[in-house]
Amino acid sequence: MDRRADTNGIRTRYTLVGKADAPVVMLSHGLAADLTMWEPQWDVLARSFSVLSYDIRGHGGSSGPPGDYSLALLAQDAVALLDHLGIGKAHYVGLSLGGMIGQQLGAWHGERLASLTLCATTSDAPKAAWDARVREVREVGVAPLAEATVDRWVTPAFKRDQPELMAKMRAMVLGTSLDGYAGSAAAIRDMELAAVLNRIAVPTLVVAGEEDMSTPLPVLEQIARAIPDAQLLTVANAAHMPTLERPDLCNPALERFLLACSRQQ
Ligand SMILES: O=C(O)CC1=CCC(=O)O1
Repeated sequence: MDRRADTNGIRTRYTLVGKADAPVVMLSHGLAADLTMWEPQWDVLARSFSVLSYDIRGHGGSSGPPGDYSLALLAQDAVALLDHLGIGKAHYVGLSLGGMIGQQLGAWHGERLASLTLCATTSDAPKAAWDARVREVREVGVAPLAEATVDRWVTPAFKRDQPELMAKMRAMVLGTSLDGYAGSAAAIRDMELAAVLNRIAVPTLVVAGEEDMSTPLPVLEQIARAIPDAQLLTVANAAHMPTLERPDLCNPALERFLLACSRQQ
């Protein structure tokens, strides 16, 4: 069931499934996606955790004002939602933009994290390319970018074999507001995360799609090397959305990691 919270100057859509009073897993999606991209994880994680999924500002059902966002602001949104729900610490799982927010949280709000999972993400973006993306979206809107966006998310084989899921993905992109897309792309453009990865002191799992062209495997390997004691999971036959494309490989590893971290708490 969709819920809403008024926090940090926006209205955030979120869902909670799973075991009340169990450790919380917070799921944060990628650019132009929404909380429903985590559907393939919900049942598995709900067996042992309270699963909090939310829409980043300007995405899905969350409001988002015009203007450039920053990763600091998007991390504040996540912390404000935890505060609103009375959650002291969460296992945070973020993909792509959600993983950038996760790195920001790990470096600056580590006391709120029980663990950190960073999927298909980066700590350093080519500024000119992302500046061009910000301008393009503000000029033409989100819809003309939709097909190229979903093409980056999955492998060609998945696109061919899963027409219904592809339709859902296109709908997620089209559900992203122009302000949410452009504001978040500006946050990606302006990110400065590489230098702060060594501040992350919570147990960390890094997940890479072997065929990801947006955030390729060497980028994730570098993140895993820079974060003390981080583990790396490489997912075969997956592009930029390994959790959606290969839940059969991601879910057992994610569940194992989160349960082990919970036992250490
Ligand atoms: O749209 C893309 O290029 C893929 C992507 C990069 C960061 C993110 O959140 O999505």
